[in-house]
Amino acid sequence: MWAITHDEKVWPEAHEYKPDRFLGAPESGNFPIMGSDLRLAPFGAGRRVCPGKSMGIATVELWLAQLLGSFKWVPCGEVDLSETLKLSLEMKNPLVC
Ligand code: HEM
Repeated sequence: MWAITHDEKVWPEAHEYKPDRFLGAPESGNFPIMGSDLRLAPFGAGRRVCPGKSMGIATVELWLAQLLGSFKWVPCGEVDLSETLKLSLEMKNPLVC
């Protein structure tokens, strides 16, 4: 999945942070995210697909609202989107709190 999401043939300027690229595919109007389109499969795909995907989709706004409501968010220098592979793919230089 990492290789697909960083493939310039799949995603032009793959290393740039461009969330608007996920708003819609020209041919379909949007991207299915449940695992049928491997260009964007945030829950994985196949036999090991995330069993919590429906719960995730139903509750992700709540997680975000809780974080925004519970903490004061201020800029702290430039956000570094470098990645490092540990048990999962994590930010190399995490956000600080
Ligand atoms: C937005 C929320 C979530 C995202 C983006 C996410 C993403 C993922 C991904 C990418 C995998 C690996 C799939 C693969 O190996 O192909 C995974 C696996 C898994 N997820 Fe999630 N997940 C989310 C929420 C949840 C929730 C809410 C639960 C449980 C309540 C959950 C339980 C699991 C479990 C148990 C696995 C391991 C499945 C296996 O290896 O057979 N996830 N998830």
